[in-house]
Amino acid sequence: HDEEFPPRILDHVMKNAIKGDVTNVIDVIDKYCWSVEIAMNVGDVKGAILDKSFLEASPKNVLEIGCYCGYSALRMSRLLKEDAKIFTIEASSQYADVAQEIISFAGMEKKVQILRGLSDEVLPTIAEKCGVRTFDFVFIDHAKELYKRDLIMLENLGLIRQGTTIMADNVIFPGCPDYLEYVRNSPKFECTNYPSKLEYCENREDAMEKSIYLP
Ligand SMILES: O=C(NCCO)c1cc(-c2ccc(F)cc2)cc(O)c1O
Ligand SMILES: [Mg+2]
Repeated sequence: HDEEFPPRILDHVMKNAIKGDVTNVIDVIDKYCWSVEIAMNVGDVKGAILDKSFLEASPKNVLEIGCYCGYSALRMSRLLKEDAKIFTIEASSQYADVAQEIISFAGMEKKVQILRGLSDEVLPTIAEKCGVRTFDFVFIDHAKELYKRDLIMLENLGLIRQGTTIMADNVIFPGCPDYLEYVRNSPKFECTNYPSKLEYCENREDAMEKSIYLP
């Protein structure tokens, strides 16, 4: 991926979006990615699917694995209820730096906390560090080969509870076949697939997978 995208999108947002207006920041990012250069944000089309599941869950404690430039954290933050919070794990310090700037520019720094590090290093201590027992909503959008490992980790650490909603991006492209096989064959998850398109593309298939945890 183009390592120079994050600083360019940050610069574009600072120059073209309205400070403190989270909806405008989201729109400015989407317009840039449709017109100037594609980036690996969940995007507006799959973002609307995320929004709908997020509102249905109406979560208090939200976990995101894979923050990138903060786009999906912003989408969820604008739908958060009073005293709800988003914790988002990001392994790349370059991405985390840009995400922090964009989230702060949008005025959401109190609702979104970026946890820097590898997911398997952050997850074991996240409950005590963040004062959370279990998460009500989880959005998985990081390295596709780590989705299954990290879901199993969430289960083993008791970080998800009866009814937790887990949304996974890119289950078609780039794809996470072992994750899909795991959740769809497990009696502990009720799965729903949402066919869509790869972000900012009209002719490449992708999908989101919703899995409700029912241990
Ligand atoms: O790697 C991804 N995320 C983790 C790092 O932030 C990612 C990649 C792609 C993608 C890949 C290759 C291509 F050709 C087009 C898109 C898309 C996504 O939605 C993603 O989340
Ligand atoms: Mg993605």
